[in-house]
Amino acid sequence: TVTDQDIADDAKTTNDVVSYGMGLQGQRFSTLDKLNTETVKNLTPAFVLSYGDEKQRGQEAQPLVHNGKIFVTASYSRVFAADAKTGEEIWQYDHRLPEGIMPCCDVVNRGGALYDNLFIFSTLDAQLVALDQDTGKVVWKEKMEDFKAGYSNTAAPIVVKGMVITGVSGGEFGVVGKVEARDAKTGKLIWSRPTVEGHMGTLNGQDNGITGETNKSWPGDLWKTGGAATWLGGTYDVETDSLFFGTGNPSPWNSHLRPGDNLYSSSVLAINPADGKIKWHYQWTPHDGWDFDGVNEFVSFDLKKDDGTIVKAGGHADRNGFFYVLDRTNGKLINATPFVNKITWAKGINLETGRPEYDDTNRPGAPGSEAKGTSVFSAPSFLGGKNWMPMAYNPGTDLFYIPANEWGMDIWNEPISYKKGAAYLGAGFTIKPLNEDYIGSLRAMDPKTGKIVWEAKNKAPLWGGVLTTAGNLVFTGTPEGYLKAFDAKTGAELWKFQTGSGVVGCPTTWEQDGEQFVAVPSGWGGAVPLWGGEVAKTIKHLNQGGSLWVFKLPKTTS
Ligand SMILES: O=C(O)c1cc(C(=O)O)c2c(n1)C(=O)C(=O)c1cc(C(=O)O)[nH]c1-2
Repeated sequence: TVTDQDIADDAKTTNDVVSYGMGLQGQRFSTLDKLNTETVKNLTPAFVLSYGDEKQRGQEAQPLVHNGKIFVTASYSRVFAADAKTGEEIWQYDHRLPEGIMPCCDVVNRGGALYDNLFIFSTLDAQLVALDQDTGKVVWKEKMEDFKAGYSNTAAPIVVKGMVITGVSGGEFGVVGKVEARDAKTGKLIWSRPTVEGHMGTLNGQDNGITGETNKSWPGDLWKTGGAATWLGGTYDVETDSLFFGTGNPSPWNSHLRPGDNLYSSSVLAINPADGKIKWHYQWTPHDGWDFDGVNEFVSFDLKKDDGTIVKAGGHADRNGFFYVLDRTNGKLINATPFVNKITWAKGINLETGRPEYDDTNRPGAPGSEAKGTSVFSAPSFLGGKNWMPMAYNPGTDLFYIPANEWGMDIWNEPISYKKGAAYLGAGFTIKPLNEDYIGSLRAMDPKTGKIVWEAKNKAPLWGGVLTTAGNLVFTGTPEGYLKAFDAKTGAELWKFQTGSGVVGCPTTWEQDGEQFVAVPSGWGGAVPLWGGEVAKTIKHLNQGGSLWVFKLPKTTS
């Protein structure tokens, strides 16, 4: 069974991976170094587990490993458990999905959480399900929200102090985002914290204070359908005892309908795990008008200053194209620098005020009663300088490794009114590449200077998570089907393997019986083929799939 201590130690222990992010801070760093810049050439396939079925859509999960078993979620709310060494399947769970689910951006799932004898994950019909690790049988199942109102779940939950904590998806349907904490052993709700200003939180079944102040940053009734979905889940930092949850776009996209900052959309919230109260927030894109969801992971790390002092910081690469370093004790902005080459919506982030310096001519115009508003060309595109795929931080190189994309979009606004369970955008768009030869670029970012130290370009947009190790390696996948390993210091490509379908999952690593393993799901999908506009056309030859690839460094060559 998995204990709170096992989870707290996850980033340090090498024989298992029991949490999303490979440690709750989300650094995706492994201390293993048998596999390194010298030995990676000997990394060989150990097994491949096929997910079978016709359900071959985006496979975005991060596998978990415990007690000789590997657990991985798959598209359409499925889970597989296999022997971590041989790949022999132990059980498979197929969640029965009702007609009419409304995930915006493919039928993905990003992973589960291990606790006690449970594997806990969230489903496309907005439920949380806990399975027995040995049998795959349902132990408890709780409905988080009404899928008919546009709610769904795609995020991997985390477990903190015996509570399973996660968010909801549905920002394109005018839902109200929230973070929920439940007893991990029973599924019973402990607290709930809505992420749109004006809504009431709860603790142990009692009212627990309104989020913000009603109508302070939202006009009229718009906060009632204000979005700010928490669709990527969160991270946790034990040193400040804070949960960090990002929030998505305000609804609808047409910003002219909602003058104000529209708190707490496109923000990060530091939440007290004891009662679900917000300690501080930082808003990446106040009054967002470009669908710059701020959900991307907030990764706690020690910022080493030149004078030798260490700042308890957090790093975040936003969809809006800026990389931010905040003081994680209070949410104060330390630095914000572009990690993509072209940003049109803001000239920069003012380090005094902490707010963007908008280019007002780059906000799509207000529609008349029927006409569409003025269209503008904006970069990044709404799919972001970086989307959901998690970056990694290596405390050895002191670098963040960001899976970035260079693209822009034509975007315009259209009239819209709210209807339950219908898309609530009020905008139209076409994504366009900015360069002939590449969209994706894996970038090594120095958080102290905000400088890009190296980059590795990729023709298709990068859509997979990143892993870094003490062996000075960085792993990530490509839609073209490769899992690749790079030198963490120079960016030199050292190894690659063709998995047969696009890699948009999260690689992970562990050690078993003296051998180091690397696992990654393969299966092309996610938002790009659905929403990628002109980009989607150029990559429609990429094949779908659905499998878990596991590699190892054989004993004889380590
Ligand atoms: O606002 C939301 O609730 C919401 C949810 C999701 C999701 O759950 O996958 C995505 C998005 N938004 C989104 O904006 C987006 O670009 C996106 C990409 C993906 C993906 O898995 O490829 N999901 C989502």
